[in-house]
Amino acid sequence: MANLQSIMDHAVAVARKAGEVVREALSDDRKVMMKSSAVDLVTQTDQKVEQLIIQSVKEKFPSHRFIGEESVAAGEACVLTDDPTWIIDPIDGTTNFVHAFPFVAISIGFAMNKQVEVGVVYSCLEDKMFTARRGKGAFCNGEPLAVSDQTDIQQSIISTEFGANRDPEAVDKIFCSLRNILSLPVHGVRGAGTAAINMCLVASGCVEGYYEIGVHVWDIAAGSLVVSEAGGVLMDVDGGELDLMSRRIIAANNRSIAERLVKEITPFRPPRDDSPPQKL
Ligand SMILES: O=P(O)(O)O[C@H]1[C@H](O)[C@@H](O)[C@H](O)[C@H](O)[C@@H]1O
Ligand SMILES: [Mg+2]
Ligand SMILES: [Mg+2]
Repeated sequence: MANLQSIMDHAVAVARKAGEVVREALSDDRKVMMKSSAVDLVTQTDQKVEQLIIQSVKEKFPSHRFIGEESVAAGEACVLTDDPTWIIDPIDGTTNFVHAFPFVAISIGFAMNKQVEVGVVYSCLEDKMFTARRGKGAFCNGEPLAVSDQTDIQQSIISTEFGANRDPEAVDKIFCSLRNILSLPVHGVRGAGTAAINMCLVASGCVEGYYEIGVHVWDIAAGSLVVSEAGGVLMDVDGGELDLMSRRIIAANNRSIAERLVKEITPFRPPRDDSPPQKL
């Protein structure tokens, strides 16, 4: 049986170390490479930070498994089993990092029996360490977090992202949802450029709801626990149960805001994270 406190301590320590690497790299030349498309970016820092995290976890927890964004991009399988698994996004907000737009996170989730037990999101340019353990609350730099108590969507801020999908049909649906929500009207629509930080903003009580279609399990694993432990709710964009591998999420302060978002979102289904790779 894994000791969850030692896992949390290790996740926090390695996230802090990773944050230092990211901050130092901001002053260097950032060589940008493309992944699935011209707007899906990766840098050597993403790869270096993922290796740093995986190596350090392997030394301490040799039997644990990993799902890491850059390892999956390099061809590793993206499968969530019942085994203890670290779910890592070394830089959440790579586009922000490339442009020095100041919201960049290291996201580390730890799951057992397919359930996230520990979530650590380090917003490393703000130096905010968000932590959560299932059943034990959510914190930022050690201070307890609580979601907003707003139930009226018209008095709310909603955050979302456009993602990296430029397929015209998907873009039309993304804009349709955005138009519906903006016209409710809501107080505002925001986007930090990182799923993990958007979710921590919900957990902190300054954003009522976040939704996105196109995210990956490494973007949302840690943040989802931070939101639920701060008192928030998680669901699929169609109102069903959140499925971490489905690439769709609503994270909100309460059920009434989440269900109101469901009514306004035009859903679509990107290929699942655990779908077999497409043969070319
Ligand atoms: O690739 P990284 O790890 O930077 O993460 C993604 C963001 O977290 C998404 O919300 C966002 O919409 C983008 O798709 C972005 O790629
Ligand atoms: Mg990410
Ligand atoms: Mg990333």
